[in-house]
Amino acid sequence: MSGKLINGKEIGDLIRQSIQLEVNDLKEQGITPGLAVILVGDNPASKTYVSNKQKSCEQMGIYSELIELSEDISEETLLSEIDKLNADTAIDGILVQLPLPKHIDEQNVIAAISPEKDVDGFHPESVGKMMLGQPTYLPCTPFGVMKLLEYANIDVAGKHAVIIGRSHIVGVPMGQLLLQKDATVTYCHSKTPNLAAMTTQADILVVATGRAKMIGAEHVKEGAVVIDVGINRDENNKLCGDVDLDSVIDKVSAITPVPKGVGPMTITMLLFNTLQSAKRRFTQDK
Ligand SMILES: Nc1nc2c(c(=O)[nH]1)N[C@@H](CN(C=O)c1ccc(C(=O)N[C@@H](CCC(=O)O)C(=O)O)cc1)CN2
Repeated sequence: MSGKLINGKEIGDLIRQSIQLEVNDLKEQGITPGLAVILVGDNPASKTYVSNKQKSCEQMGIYSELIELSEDISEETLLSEIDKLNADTAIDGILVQLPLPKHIDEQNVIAAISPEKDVDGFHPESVGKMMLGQPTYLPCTPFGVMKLLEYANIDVAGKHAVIIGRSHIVGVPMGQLLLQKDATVTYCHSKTPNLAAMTTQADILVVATGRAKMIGAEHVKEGAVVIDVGINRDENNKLCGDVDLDSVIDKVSAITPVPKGVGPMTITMLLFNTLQSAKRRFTQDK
């Protein structure tokens, strides 16, 4: 039997409808949420993601500002742009599109964003709070995956979740969020020997390797839920994930496709975080 496809586009649209209602409410009270996106250089994929973020803001009536900087900009100039946005009262959320050119220290840049406007959830203060289970902005992709699981009625408590990948923006926080929902979590990565021996134990397998179609039927347990975070191009330049969907579809109980799986949720949760930040204006004004 074929596994169910978890449609991130549909689930994202549902969540966006409730965000829209809250944005409308805020606007009636004189507050327009604002997001600033900084794009350094001209990486084509980054340009597409940034343009999609802007379009999504526009559709919702969220104010958005794009700061485009050249590839050879100094770290100092980038930091001063962030300072300006930190002080700008029309801006609730600041996001620096990653990856950054190699001569810029990503961690310095992220740390310069005011934690109150860190709608990407990458600032050390946000990460620390997430680890402690305290309220904070959650990183959009793992947050989106948790929402997908919730909307698809997949209970993670007591399940064995195996995560392939240990990036700060996906793998590591993903494990933490699953742990907080009582999953038993195992991390795998490029140095894990005998990957299939680990992944075939997974009730929930989250794949974030950045390698096209790396995971096949031999890596998954019968009836597993597979979450594919990868976005790659195959030999025909078609979008594909880190999982070979055709190879695993008859073995899994549910899987996120690429496109229209995890990807659309990343921007949905960014809108959600920006809305949460805009709501702070009430408490600040009092
Ligand atoms: N500052 C950040 N940089 C990056 C993040 C991030 O969360 N914050 N994540 C990724 C890229 N990303 C958002 O920035 C992102 C990736 C993919 C999608 C998406 O909707 N994908 C679609 C396919 C889109 C396509 O045609 O290429 C899908 O999967 O259906 C949205 C956002 C790295 N950088």
